[in-house]
Amino acid sequence: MKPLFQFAKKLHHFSGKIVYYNLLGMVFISLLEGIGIILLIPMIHAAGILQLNGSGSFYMAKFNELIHPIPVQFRLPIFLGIYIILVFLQSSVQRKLTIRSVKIQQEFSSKLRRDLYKDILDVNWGFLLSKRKSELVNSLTSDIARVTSGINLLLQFCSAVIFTTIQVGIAFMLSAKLTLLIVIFGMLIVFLSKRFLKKSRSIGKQTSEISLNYLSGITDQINGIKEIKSNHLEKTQLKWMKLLTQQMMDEQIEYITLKTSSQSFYKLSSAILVSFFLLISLTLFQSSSQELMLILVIFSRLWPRFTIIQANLEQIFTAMPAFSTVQKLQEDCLAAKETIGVNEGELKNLKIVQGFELKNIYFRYNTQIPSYTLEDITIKIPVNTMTAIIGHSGAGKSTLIDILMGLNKAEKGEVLIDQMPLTSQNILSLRKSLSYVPQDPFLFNGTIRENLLLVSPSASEEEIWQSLHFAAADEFVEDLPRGLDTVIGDRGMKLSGGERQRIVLARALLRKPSILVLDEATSALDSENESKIQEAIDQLKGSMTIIVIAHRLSTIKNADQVIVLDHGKAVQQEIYAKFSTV
Ligand SMILES: Nc1ncnc2c1ncn2[C@@H]1O[C@H](COP(=O)(O)OP(=O)(O)OP(=O)(O)O)[C@@H](O)[C@H]1O
Repeated sequence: MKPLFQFAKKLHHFSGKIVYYNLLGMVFISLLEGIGIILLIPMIHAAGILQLNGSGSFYMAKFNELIHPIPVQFRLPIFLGIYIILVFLQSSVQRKLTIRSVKIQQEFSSKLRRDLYKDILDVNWGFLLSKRKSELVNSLTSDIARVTSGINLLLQFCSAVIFTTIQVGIAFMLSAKLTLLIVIFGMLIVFLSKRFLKKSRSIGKQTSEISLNYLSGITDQINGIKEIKSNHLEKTQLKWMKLLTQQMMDEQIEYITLKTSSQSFYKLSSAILVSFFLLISLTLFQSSSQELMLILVIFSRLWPRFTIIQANLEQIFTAMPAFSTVQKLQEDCLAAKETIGVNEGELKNLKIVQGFELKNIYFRYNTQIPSYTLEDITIKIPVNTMTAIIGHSGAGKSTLIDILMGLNKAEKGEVLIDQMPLTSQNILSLRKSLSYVPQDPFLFNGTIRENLLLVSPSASEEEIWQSLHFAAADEFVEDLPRGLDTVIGDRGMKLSGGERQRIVLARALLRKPSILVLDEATSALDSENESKIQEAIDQLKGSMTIIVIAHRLSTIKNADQVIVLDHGKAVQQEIYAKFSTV
């Protein structure tokens, strides 16, 4: 229950008084409905169906006294008129409340999504490496949707409880004995239905697990669909899908079985309750017919609310694991926050005068394993020079770059920029001045222009073409039928590997960085385009600090220094002049 209360608290902070105004509105509607029900008796009396004799409770007697002066022939039209006004008032207030409540829910759910996404964006890289991507996607999609619907259910639950309490109050004024009897029955039913709530929660847990497995599995499969098709693995993959869909089906059936069982339980218990109630009130309490009728009317309207309350509770319990997951993720994200107290608005680009220095760096991904991925690395990268990092696959090149960018945190040793340590205070300024092109660059399903403007939204048309030219991408973009406005598909699938690399390079340059980091950014290029990019990089030399992970000799030969990594150790660091044998 704790995560649910935490979110209710958040709702309270976010919406403030409006939620309470809405609940007050519910009280008002319930009162109007109560008055409408009380009016039923004189209406029935005025229609000649029932005789009012003043017996029953004190309130019934008072009411009879009140309507006595009204001439009999006017009573029915007056009561019908009041009834219509009440219904009109009630429905118009209800309409307003519903709209307002949807607004609160929508705003709150948008805020929850934004907050969770921001929390995830703000965490350190180590935390992100330790999480499955599908776990985060699942929390941002399925779990957060369940939390939002849980909050809606909670509000509905509160409304139903208020409505029910007021109606029970009115019934109590009309007949304390009969109402008490019904409330005792009601409480008994709630107590007996506890097991349904417990089961709902365990089904909710299953839902979370299945949805996570489905999402992670299907993401992997769709990403690897080319391999699946070309290696004819469809059968094996379908087997996986069959197994999972079977689990989904079983879980849904289990949920519906539970829901229908609790509904049947309710129907049966309400039938028993009404029968007992009639029997006891007629034989034991000798209630008046009008009193009995009023109470029956109230409870026949109330009973569906009881069912709503029970169904709401079951659904809230089903959503509870999602509340716990999101709450836990938010707490973990906060604990793993990368920078604390940095004001985004005050962030300035980092002006590097001397350069980077890595001093006795030790790093490993898993501290349980004795060997280090990077061991005792000490290197210098002077400002506005070009450094090439080479080494066999798995030597630790990308890891080293991640340390430089402050993504990976060294276990021992330090990263210095102009002799100052890289801390959580200057890390964002560094990244603001840096353009990084990874091995597997990020392109989204939009136009080339949109993908370029992602890093520099205010770039002019001229700047865009300039950076495309630098990245040797201008010619192929010009040749596309829709030019810059060509949609490139998921992850740029409609472009060739080399075209994708050139677009991403153009994007990196559009940002006008003072540090350019290229992680095998030209590996997919043919020699013609590669040499064009080399020329461009040569032109950039001296105006920015360039760090490249390279395999090709052509890249290395233009570097001012080369760092050779071997099994996590920097075995060589030489200025190219001395490095002529590579
Ligand atoms: N997230 C991770 N968790 C655990 N180990 C990792 C992780 N990322 C990399 N490694 C391991 O660290 C070592 C260095 O990896 P890294 O990616 O830095 O190598 P690399 O030199 O860039 O290789 P490549 O040229 O193949 O890209 C490898 O043994 C790799 O298996």
